[in-house]
Amino acid sequence: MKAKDIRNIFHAELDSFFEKEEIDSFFYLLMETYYSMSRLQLAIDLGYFVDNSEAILNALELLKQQKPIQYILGETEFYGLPFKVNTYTLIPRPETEELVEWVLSKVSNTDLEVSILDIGSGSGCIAISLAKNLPKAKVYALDVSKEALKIAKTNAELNKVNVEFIETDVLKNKMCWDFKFDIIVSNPPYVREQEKREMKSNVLNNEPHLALFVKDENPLVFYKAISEFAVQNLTKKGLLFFEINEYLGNDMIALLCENNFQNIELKQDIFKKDRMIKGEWNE
Ligand SMILES: C[S@@+](CC[C@H](N)C(=O)[O-])C[C@H]1O[C@@H](n2cnc3c(N)ncnc32)[C@H](O)[C@@H]1O
Repeated sequence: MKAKDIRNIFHAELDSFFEKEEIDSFFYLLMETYYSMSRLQLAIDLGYFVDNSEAILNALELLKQQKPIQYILGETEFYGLPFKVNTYTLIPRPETEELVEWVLSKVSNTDLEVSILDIGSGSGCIAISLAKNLPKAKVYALDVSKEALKIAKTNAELNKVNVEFIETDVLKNKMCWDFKFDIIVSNPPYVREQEKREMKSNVLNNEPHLALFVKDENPLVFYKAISEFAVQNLTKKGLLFFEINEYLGNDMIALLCENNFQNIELKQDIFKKDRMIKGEWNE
């Protein structure tokens, strides 16, 4: 089958689900991954013959069933680095890249031996990107999901960084360390059950609910536990960074104030939504 015919089938079958540009980007990404045909090659000549079109037509079926392209490919890119993903790991989001950028901007010298803990590490995207950009940092990451930790460890190897991964439940287990952290960062579950109806079905039906949802009655459950942990485990001048629910910025400021954090900053993402917060520990 010619590449041109496959592209036509993609548009005919996916037109009612996706924008034209998105369909093209799926087509080019899959052609590159499965048949090593670059977008440039295909832009010059769509007449290339694809020997075994089964793989790409199977992927098309999965796209029709609203499966995210990242899960179909089993990989994605985050902060310029490759990451394996599966249905046990949240697909890393661009907003979280902004969080990583913010953390890095607060480290005055990338050669410092800072100690960092990422809580709720999922694919390992935050911890691994920080480790990659702060080569002398000692980076630790924890998650309750054994399966997510497996993928995160693979991603650390893939990106050639050392991160120590720990399996623990941050809500249940009291964690003890014999040193303090310079930076604690977390993108914990923060979507309230009541927000489910605003969510796209491809997220709702495919991404791990363990990574996404919190009960409506206690939406800051993770932030409370992690802030209390941070009070005990940050160095003087240590920093706590969170990705947050866009609707709960003021509650987050109040929570960090209650816990005596200082120099609190709430930051918006590129979509102008309250998305990140930082506090400094000065005691
Ligand atoms: C929003 S995801 C973030 C994943 C990754 N850090 C990212 O930014 O893409 C939250 C993560 O917290 C983990 N998690 C959920 N409950 C937890 C708990 N009680 N203790 C530790 N980790 C937990 C989930 O398994 C998931 O990987």
